[in-house]
Amino acid sequence: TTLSTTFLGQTFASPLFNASGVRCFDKDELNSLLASASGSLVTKSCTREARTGNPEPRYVATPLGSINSMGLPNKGYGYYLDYAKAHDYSKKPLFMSVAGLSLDDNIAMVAAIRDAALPAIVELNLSCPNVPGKPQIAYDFDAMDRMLAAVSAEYDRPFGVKMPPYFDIAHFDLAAEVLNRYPAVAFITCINSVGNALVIDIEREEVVIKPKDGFGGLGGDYVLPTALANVNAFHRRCPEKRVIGCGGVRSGEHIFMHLLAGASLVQVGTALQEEGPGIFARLNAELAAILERKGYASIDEVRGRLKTL
Ligand SMILES: O=C(O)c1[nH]c(=O)[nH]c(=O)c1I
Repeated sequence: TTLSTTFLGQTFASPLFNASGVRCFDKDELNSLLASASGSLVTKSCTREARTGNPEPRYVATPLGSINSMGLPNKGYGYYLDYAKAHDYSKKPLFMSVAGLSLDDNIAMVAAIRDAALPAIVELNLSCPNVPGKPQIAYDFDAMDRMLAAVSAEYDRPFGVKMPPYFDIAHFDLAAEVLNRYPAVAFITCINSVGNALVIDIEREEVVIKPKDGFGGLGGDYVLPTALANVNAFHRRCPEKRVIGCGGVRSGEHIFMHLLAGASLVQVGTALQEEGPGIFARLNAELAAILERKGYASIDEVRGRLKTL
């Protein structure tokens, strides 16, 4: 059996890589992902200028996952573009996550990435839930439409979008209708954290993160079924596009679920944060064992095979 697959014309030895934001803030973290058994790596969502982000504590792990309100801390897009320029693409593909604070910022950043003419793949983050005062774009369908019209006009290459979870069939329909207007949107990464959850410590009778009165994005076991639903909803509605699964992955079985639901590649967030880059060797082995046991020769054969009753 093989874990290798091709995606946007590039070869991935494994379908697994980090979720943007997790262990990808600077070149040391990115190089530890490069040295891992991941099939790829994605940079921390970047803005035009560097940001320190929200006050700490801003990430906390819980028995069932994690809560975060990082506030988009990053080195600024120039730093990640320099990393992308220096990257050896024969080792593994690289994604750049872009999360401008305005449409103009996204245009400026993707223009610079375009001009660098690199094999790097852009993942446009439409779903950051933690910048105070900035409602996330993907919950405003008109704003998302305007953003995609502007970015696809400027960035003359295939790119992807990082989407938040939706919870209503009508919203799956509306979001897919917008995305399907843009053939340049070649992939959809589902899901970002489940926004604005609240974790409470009863001993202290307190919230656990400082920003936003303790409200933050949820990851981990809590979100797996919602992630699978979003992967499958967009897989069904956007047959011309690929889907990258993200959310709740901690084992080979979870990856297999995402593949059945329609994912082409699979990102790991909370579990990577907690276990470290060594997780990719474990997950590759667990996934390969499942494929062997079930008689699949490649992960491509699994994609979208989920049966309904
Ligand atoms: O708070 C963050 O930095 C953050 N946190 C998330 O959970 N998702 C995001 O897209 C972002 I940009």
